[in-house]
Amino acid sequence: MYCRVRIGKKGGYGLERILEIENISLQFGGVKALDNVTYHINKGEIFSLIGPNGAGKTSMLNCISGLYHPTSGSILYKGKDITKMKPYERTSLGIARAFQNIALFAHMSVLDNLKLGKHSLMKSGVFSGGLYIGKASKEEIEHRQKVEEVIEFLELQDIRHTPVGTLPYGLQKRVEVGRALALRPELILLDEPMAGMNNAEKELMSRFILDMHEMMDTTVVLIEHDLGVVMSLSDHIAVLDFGKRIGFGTPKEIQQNPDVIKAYIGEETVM
Ligand SMILES: Nc1ncnc2c1ncn2[C@@H]1O[C@H](COP(=O)(O)OP(=O)(O)OP(=O)(O)O)[C@@H](O)[C@H]1O
Repeated sequence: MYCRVRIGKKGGYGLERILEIENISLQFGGVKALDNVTYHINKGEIFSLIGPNGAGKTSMLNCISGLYHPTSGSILYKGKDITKMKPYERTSLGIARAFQNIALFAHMSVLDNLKLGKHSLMKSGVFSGGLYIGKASKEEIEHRQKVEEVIEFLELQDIRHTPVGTLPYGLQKRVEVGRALALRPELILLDEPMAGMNNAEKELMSRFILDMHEMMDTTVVLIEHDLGVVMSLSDHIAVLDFGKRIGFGTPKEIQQNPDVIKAYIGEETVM
């Protein structure tokens, strides 16, 4: 089974904050999807967002990636206020996201899907990008290199030319994670990357998550319903319930938190 390893981590691990969520609220008509939520994520850690269905987890990820703008509160990324930034601006700062509902082009190959992920980030603009000249060409070559590294890292070599839509669901999820990872983000947001997977597939994805964090130094934010996976992978966890933060701490602290235990009573789950 997967387990936490900390071999070769640089000194100072966990001291620097990469993301600060300050009093975030998000309202949809009468629904408070997020209600004054505050927590922070340290650079280099695996951080999980958990909570019952409808608790506000995906809404929170949408606020971090810029798809939603919070009604109030602020989000700081490496000390910079990104609350009002557009999604592509956040991507260019080093934040990438893999979606819960796979956001790939089904008829295109694994390779082409991974290559496309970068286009939101190309610094050189549409025209030079289209002509493949100068800076665009250099960026294209560099990104191709990163795509190849991701194909090797996520063990996608055998299916690189396969249309994504013909792949089993577990592999499609892996390609979706790869699309985000090919951007070489400092902060990767993974929305239920193991949903619908069997135990063997979950174990493999857990290893990839540990490796992307250990080998690529990526800070990982994970939404996951399997609490066994969450407890074994995470450095810190924030727990949401009805949009409110009801817990924030280490896996051990979360397991002992009476509010968290109460929120999960009635769910078929053992913490
Ligand atoms: N675009 C939207 N418009 C209206 N209501 C929304 C929207 N997005 C989310 N909500 C509402 O906000 C609340 C939180 O939803 P959210 O999807 O963030 O929860 P979640 O914790 O990710 O749930 P799940 O585990 O089921 O994916 C829910 O009541 C949901 O119906």
